[in-house]
Amino acid sequence: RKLPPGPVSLPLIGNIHQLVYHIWNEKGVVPAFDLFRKKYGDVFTIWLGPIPHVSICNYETSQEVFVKNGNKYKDRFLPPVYLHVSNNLGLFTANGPVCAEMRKFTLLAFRNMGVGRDLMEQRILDELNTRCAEIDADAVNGKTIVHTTEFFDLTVGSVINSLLVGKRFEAEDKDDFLEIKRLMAEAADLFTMFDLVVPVWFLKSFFPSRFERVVAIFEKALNYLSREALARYEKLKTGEYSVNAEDPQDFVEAYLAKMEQERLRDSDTPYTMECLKFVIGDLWLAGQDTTSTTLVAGFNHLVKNPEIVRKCREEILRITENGSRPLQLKDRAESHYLNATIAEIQRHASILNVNFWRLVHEPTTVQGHPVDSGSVICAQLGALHVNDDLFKNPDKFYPERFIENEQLLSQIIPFGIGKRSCVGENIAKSELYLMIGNLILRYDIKPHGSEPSTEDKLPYSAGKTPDKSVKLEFVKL
Ligand code: HEM
Repeated sequence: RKLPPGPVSLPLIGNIHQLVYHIWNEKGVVPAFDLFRKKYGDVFTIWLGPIPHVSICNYETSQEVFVKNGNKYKDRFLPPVYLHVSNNLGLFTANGPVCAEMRKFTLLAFRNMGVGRDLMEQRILDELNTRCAEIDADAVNGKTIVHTTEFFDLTVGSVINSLLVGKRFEAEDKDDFLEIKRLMAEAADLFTMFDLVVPVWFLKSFFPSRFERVVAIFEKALNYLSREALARYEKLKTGEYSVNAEDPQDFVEAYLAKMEQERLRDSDTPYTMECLKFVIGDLWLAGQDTTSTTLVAGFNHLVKNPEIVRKCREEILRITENGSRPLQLKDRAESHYLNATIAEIQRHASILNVNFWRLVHEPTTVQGHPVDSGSVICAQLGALHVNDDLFKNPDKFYPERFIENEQLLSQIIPFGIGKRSCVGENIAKSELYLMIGNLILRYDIKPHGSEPSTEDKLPYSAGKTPDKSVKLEFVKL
């Protein structure tokens, strides 16, 4: 078949043997993809067994394929067992018209709830203020030792929970939060590459107890995450609770209001409680760990680069009139150095070593190369963010690259690109900006003990993991 270039493949196994060898030899998935890119160009093909997998490692081609021709690539390759559990409902783990409707609704509901504007800003700042008050209360001789992963996990978890179900995690709710994290970790641990591709009938026939465990843990996590919404729905039915369609206070209220409207209009509505359960699950799972991991990775870099922090603080102090007010989203237009620093954090943190594949349903052309239906394709975000044609000396943490060439800011795509890009992009960007900027403004932050590592702790896996064991010393300025 004519496809973008790539290593010569063998029958049945394709390029799996070369892929495994290069991942081992280069010490990670991203360096292996980067090696293929250097050898075959920004668009290359790897055969994973009988399925050709096209990786795109530059921004221009990703834009051409996933934005200009985006309608052709809107279906995500979904592990069969995911589809079995989700029944094609929800946002992340679904394809087709119901998923498209949920995506449209979610983006609109977020916009109506002030995402990217002052309302969302206030939710984030309120949460940050509460957490900072805890840090200050724990200070001994002006210094508090903070376990960054625990701090950001809970802060980000609280923001997302309050947006979804109107409830932040108070100190007494920590167990509740930890239970959610535990269920998520249990599901992730149990789920392997094997479950990613194996058909459901095969799992059921040959590994029935494993299959039941995978399904049970997903269902348990979803039921736990959506219990608040289900309880509210029961109260809605008995009249104990009513929704305000004009000014919903959280996502569940917006959804229940839409559900009521739709039910009067259309008996075959996609707005059901079953679907809500998956939408909430997807928003929580896709939104909490990603943002928290980016913040942890970011502070691991920042504490190793005090000069960069000094420059950020100088800029923030100037913008906020010597810290007389918190840094706000409206300041983004002026905070060029902080923006560049956050872009560099996201380029390094680039949370996916292997991006989610999209299905190619009809024959198409990518950079002049024909690609047949039946292939899978993606913007390979990890490799794209270390492409040294664009990002010179890519291993270096160097925010100045985005000041020297402002166009680079639009060439990093940590939230993906096109019809299935991240729906939480604006929320995450607001959280990163407000949390990083205001923490730098309020505290002098140093490593507690040795400096953190900025290496990927799991370079052989699909997701990037920063050093999550780090403790930092926060000294109030
Ligand atoms: C720094 C934080 C975040 C990063 C780096 C990130 C990154 C991503 C990426 C790379 C994708 C896949 C895009 C693709 O397949 O092309 C994605 C999808 C998604 N993200 Fe995020 N995300 C972040 C935060 C969030 C937040 C805060 C939420 C929710 C509140 C969220 C919800 C989702 C959902 C629901 C999808 C699936 C969209 C769809 O399939 O249509 N993400 N995200």
